Amino acid sequence: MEIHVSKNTADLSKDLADRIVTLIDATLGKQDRFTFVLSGGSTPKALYALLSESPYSENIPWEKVHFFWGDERAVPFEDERNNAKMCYDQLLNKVNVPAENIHIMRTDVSPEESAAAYEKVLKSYFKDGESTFDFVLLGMGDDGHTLSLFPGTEVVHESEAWTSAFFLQAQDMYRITLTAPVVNAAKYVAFMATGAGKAETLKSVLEGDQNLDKFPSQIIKPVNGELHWFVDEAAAAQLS
Ligand SMILES: O=C(O)[C@H](O)[C@@H](O)[C@H](O)[C@H](O)COP(=O)(O)O
Repeated sequence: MEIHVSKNTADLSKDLADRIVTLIDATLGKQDRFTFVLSGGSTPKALYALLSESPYSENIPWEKVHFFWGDERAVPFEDERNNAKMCYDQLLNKVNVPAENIHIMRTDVSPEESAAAYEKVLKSYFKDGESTFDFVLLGMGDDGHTLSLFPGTEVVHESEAWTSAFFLQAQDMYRITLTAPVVNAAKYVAFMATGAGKAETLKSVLEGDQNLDKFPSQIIKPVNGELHWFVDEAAAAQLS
């Protein structure tokens, strides 16, 4: 595992954007597509905005990049809380990604149907025995959740299914999420965490004892892939 500390969100986003371009280049030297899992939440907005602008927008062969989501809030696409909408607003509407490369978690069908349909999409995508995604971007909540793997929820321990849908009482909302096994099969996983509000949790997640029910982010450990944490100085303040 590698921890990259930047001064602030802007520097962190630039560092990560540079690494993403390098990773896309290197990967496309060996294969003809790059699979990229987007994260919701507010932290990645600056990164997405950057990727949508010059020079990044010109240095990425968008027609070869295939987008997926780590999790979704089961609200209509038009709702400001919808993770897919945020990613379209910040990035996907601004670059030339073919529509067929973009795989949202649907919210116009029941959450269970959506999760089942997404698992089918993934299984047909990765049917040739490739590992799963080339790049997975993740966020971490102040409470230690990642994806929609929230503290104390059963889905944290899912070991078979690639996707899951469940009602999240605390937010009075259904969630659709990738599970830990599919993310842990990825080649490169990058967490982004910024701000003083995450410092204590980050210390527990990275340096504390394992407690998956309290800190679900700890379950993310790629089996053969790389794990990177991109954090700002405020979030890293309590790390030893
Ligand atoms: O739908 C979601 O809520 C996200 O995908 C979630 O897992 C997010 O990454 C964290 O909550 C961090 O969110 P912030 O970046 O807003 O702190």
